[in-house]
Amino acid sequence: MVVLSVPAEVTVILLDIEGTTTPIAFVKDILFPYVKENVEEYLQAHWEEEECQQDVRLLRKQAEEDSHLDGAVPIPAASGNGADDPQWMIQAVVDNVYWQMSLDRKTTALKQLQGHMWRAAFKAGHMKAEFFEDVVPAVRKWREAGMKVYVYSSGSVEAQKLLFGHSTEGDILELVDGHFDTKIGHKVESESYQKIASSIGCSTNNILFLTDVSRGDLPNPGIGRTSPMSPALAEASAAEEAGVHVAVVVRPGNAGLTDDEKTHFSLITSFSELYLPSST
Ligand SMILES: CSCCC(=O)C(=O)COP(=O)(O)O
Ligand SMILES: [Mg+2]
Repeated sequence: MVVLSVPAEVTVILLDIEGTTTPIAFVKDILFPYVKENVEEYLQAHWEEEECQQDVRLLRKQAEEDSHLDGAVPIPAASGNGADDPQWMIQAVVDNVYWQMSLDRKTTALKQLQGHMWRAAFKAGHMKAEFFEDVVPAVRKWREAGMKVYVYSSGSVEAQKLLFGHSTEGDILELVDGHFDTKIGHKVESESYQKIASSIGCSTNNILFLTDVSRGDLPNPGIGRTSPMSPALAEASAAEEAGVHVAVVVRPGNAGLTDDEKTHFSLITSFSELYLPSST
């Protein structure tokens, strides 16, 4: 078995979700289709609720920021006098959500709405989040060895908690010391990792970030800056730029790596391949 020695200065393990703790297939074949299939019905049912209106306001703000992008789908401004036709507005939001999802955008606005939609499905027991089998035993071991374990995903903190709280392994939320999402900054921006370190109260070099690299993804993640790299590779590089240690997790279903990527990044195929000097 390959073993990757964790540097002695590391006290925090920061986990990506999709492609790292959880199969990409679960996200792409279960979570995302649920949103596409139910978004219109969800908006119809919850339109008058404050939470839903907040989601729509955030999506509209994002749509304004996106107006310069090719094929962007606008959400008309609300008149504020209650005279807007809700059906027309709902259709615009549905079209915008479909457009964003077709590009696998990681905007805070889209992720917030998705999280709210998944809540009902998880709480009703209609969905359970899949985790790779090595994840839970390894995280338990790391915590026993004194490591702190945090999650940093583009999925909203609420969605992250739903996944960890309703998993095929049971409720494993207690295994996580804290959660970060794009509200702290996007995953392709190195400042996000500095902010995470400050928020945890450690230095960036005390953190080991485990993430996937999925090259089949879009050339433009649509999240703040255009990157010629895949979104996840940009994540790994942004973390490195901030002084964070990075290991790329190679999982079934993840896209392949180039030779350059294989050479540049430390690779693991299972969390059990991480060797903690302190846990001997
Ligand atoms: C945690 S919610 C479901 C996954 C999701 O929406 C997503 O965008 C995952 O991105 P990640 O940063 O975990 O690769
Ligand atoms: Mg990922």
